[in-house]
Amino acid sequence: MLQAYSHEPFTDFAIEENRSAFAAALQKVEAQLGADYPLVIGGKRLMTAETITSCNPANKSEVIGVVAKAGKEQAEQAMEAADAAFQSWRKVSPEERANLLIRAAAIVRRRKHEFSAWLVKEAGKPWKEADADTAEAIDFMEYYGRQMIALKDGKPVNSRAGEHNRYLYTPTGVCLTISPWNFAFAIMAGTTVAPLVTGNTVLLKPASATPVVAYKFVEVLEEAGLPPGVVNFVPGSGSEIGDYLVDHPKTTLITFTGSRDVGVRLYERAAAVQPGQQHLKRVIVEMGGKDTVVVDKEADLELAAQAIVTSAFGFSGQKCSAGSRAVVDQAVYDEVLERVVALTKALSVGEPTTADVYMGPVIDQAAYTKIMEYIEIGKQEARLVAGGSGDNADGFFIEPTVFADADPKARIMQEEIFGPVLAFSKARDFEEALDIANNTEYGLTGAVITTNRERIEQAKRDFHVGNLYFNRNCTGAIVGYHPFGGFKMSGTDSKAGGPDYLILHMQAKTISEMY
Ligand SMILES: NC(=O)c1ccc[n+]([C@@H]2O[C@H](COP(=O)([O-])OP(=O)(O)OC[C@H]3O[C@@H](n4cnc5c(N)ncnc54)[C@H](O)[C@@H]3O)[C@@H](O)[C@H]2O)c1
Ligand SMILES: N[C@@H](CCC=O)C(=O)O
Repeated sequence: MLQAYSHEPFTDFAIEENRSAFAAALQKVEAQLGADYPLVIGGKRLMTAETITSCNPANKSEVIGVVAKAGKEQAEQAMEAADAAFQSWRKVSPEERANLLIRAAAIVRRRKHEFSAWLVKEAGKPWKEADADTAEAIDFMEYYGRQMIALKDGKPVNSRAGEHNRYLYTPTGVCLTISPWNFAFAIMAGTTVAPLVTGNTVLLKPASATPVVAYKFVEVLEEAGLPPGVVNFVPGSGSEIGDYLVDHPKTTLITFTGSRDVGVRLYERAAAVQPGQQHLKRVIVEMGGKDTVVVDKEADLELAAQAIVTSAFGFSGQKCSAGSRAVVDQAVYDEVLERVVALTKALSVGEPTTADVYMGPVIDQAAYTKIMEYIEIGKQEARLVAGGSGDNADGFFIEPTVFADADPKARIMQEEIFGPVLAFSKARDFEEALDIANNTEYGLTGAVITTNRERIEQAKRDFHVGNLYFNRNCTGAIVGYHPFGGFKMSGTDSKAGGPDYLILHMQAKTISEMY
């Protein structure tokens, strides 16, 4: 019998033994850099002429791996393999499918620092962020495994004399998983194992910036006993095979995590019924955020400053949950701003392989260019009070940047920058602060810092976000504790890591038998 779920503990890097274990894992990974990684289709390895070169964002010239790139032909082969494998996988018992996840979690746990080291090298994550990403991947497997066991007999319904009724959950078919680079392990793994454990087969298309860690995860699933064809590894261009597989008449379920524009496009395309398609596609889309930390005049101001800085600059602001807006009551605005600027100036930026570096690089040249453009926009729209510079000579490094006195409707207050850029707006009172917090098209996360109970209740009612936190940062949701997903244009609010998530991957079947 499985123990009750509790989340994977984070590594304490203040302990010397943990630091040296992590440094050893980094060395181990560094010795493996530059290798080739094939597609995995129906359990077979396949190298392609066209490839994706995954590079270290902290050191552009360092190749992490060269990964096969699926075109339409390979995407079709993968679809055929997944469709064929579905016929047997759907009959495997829920317990057996759950056990596969529990075994995979155990394998990752034994190699935890090694996986985190891949994230440091491939995604530019500082140690703590990489460790949290790996812990979350383990959590998704442990949590969804248990959730599937809890759902294996469906839900109770009424029966009558001579009539036995059941309400069961059944898989849908072939699922297309499209994952982002920013939680290159956790979200990629979570959105692969949720369809898997519910009895679907999967086409995994990871982000092109981080395909190596995804390949390593497919190896783990195989080691844990994954049958051929149940998960097919098909990295490739979003616009080429992404569109092809989204449109494919055999795709039954799409689980996408990424930007607003790609998510909306995919949502619209998936609605179109293709020739030969005999079902409507299910679509889970989890998209961007423009998240706010609200500070009330009655608040612990040091806590407020810490929460703002952690929310804005953890992993260089490259989280959908990043608190890129601080909205502060005018009575305490100057003091909070001053504390935030002081904390921001003390943050270290550098090579993420170095222990204790707070911020590494942003992911690539395109992200660097976009963020630096937003910093220029910010200089026109508001008052630069910290940071503002970047250096892309060797890697893509940008200083943590703070703008003060931004108009709530300014572009830097409205558009997702996805980098280390924080904007401050002043609010007349708490009421106006909540209005500003709600004034974007997004509704993902938010935090309120206050000691006033009435205002806590007011925010619970009126702050319109999927994940609302009080007296803490607005990032760092934990699987099984803080189910994650947003309102409005942040997505379908599917709540990854929550009790309603797996059901979205299944169809409920009513069975009524007379006897
Ligand atoms: N809400 C959440 O849970 C959540 C979590 C993580 C990231 N995000 C969001 O993700 C974004 C950052 O990630 P990103 O840069 O990887 O996003 P992205 O939209 O550029 O890419 C996401 C995935 O979609 C693929 N893709 C691109 N074009 C496609 C197409 N036409 N058809 C199908 N697939 C296509 C990409 O290759 C990648 O695998 C941010 O907006 C962030 O807020 C949201
Ligand atoms: N679940 C993560 C964010 C995922 C998106 O980037 C958090 O809560 O910080």
